[in-house]
Amino acid sequence: MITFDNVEKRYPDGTVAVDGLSLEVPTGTLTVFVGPSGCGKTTSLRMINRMVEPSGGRVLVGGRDVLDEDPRILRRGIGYVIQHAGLFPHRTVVDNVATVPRLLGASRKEARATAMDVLTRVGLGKELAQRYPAQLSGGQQQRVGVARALAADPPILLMDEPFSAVDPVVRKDLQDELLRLQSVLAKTIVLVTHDIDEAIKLGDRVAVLRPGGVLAQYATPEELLTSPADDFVAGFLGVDRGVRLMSFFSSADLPLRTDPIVTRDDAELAVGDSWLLVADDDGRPAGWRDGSTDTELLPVGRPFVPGRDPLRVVLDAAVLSPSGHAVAVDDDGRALGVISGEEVAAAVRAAHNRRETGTPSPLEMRKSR
Ligand SMILES: Nc1ncnc2c1ncn2[C@@H]1O[C@H](COP(=O)(O)OP(=O)(O)OP(=O)(O)O)[C@@H](O)[C@H]1O
Repeated sequence: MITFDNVEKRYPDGTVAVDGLSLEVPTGTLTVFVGPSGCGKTTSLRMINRMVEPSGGRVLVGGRDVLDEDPRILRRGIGYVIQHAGLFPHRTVVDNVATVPRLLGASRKEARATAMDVLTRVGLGKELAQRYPAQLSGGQQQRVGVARALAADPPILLMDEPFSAVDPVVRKDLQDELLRLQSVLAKTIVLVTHDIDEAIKLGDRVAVLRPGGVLAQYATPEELLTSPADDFVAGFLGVDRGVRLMSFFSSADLPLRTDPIVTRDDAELAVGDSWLLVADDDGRPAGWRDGSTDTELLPVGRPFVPGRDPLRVVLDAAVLSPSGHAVAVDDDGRALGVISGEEVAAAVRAAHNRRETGTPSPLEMRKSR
């Protein structure tokens, strides 16, 4: 557990970077500090490993005031990842990662073995181990940065804008990778970002800070989207708050219609003006046929798997579908049924109503990461 107890940071020039911050980061969870530039995110993060010392209040790690700890010993238990990975340019990838185990007393051979193991964990193959950082892509460098922070197996990981310097596709991969690693490693992670979407995707809890280093709200992503504390938080969450909240609603119990699903042969014979979903012999959707015109099959688009994909994905599929219907498939890709955009909207309203009346719902889920 990391505890901020009424923490203040005033820099010597009088700037108040953090003002009265109190919050707890439970062990094994990921907390995100998010907010506009200059609101004190990095300062707050660095007070955990004593790179910055508070001017008031206390920061506790595992119940102990960090100011009572030897900074070197404190930092052994705290991995640190920064934006441009901060790798040593003249050391190979494997030696970059082996640095911390070496500092902790491992032999060169042991440290390298640990490094190779951690590199594999973060998705980097052996073939990259002997390269120098400049010979890697930005995303690969960032993975090495994560590997280096994990190499000593610290219980705490601090990450300052770790994925900001890479393109959106690599960024998504790195975020997914972090969530996968975290589901196995269950570290206590504090991650700083200015990107609210990243905060909502990654955080078990999100601390929204406002300029002046004041905590605006500390809540789960779902609570933030449902009940922003004030206009500042609502504004920071953006205009599509409702759509993003749909990421927390499950598609498990949606009413699916099977009658529009036909074989190719049946499709030839069909008359009428309704949409038909033509399936192949193996039951996989082949395309939509507009019953009112004798056209070629139109693309199915991205189907959804009930219970695995959230309602946000289902509504998106319906909106993009030529028929206005989303297609549900099983894990093997066989068509299970279809649902219209209107029916998805009704399911969203029902989920909202249940939430407001506090009725437990089979539709609600932990966010689909
Ligand atoms: N060493 C310093 N001396 C004086 N002021 C500082 C120092 N470091 C940071 N600040 C100020 O403290 C405030 C908070 O800075 P901090 O870096 O914590 O914000 P941030 O939310 O991480 O910003 P960004 O998203 O731009 O990185 C800012 O006004 C900044 O200018």
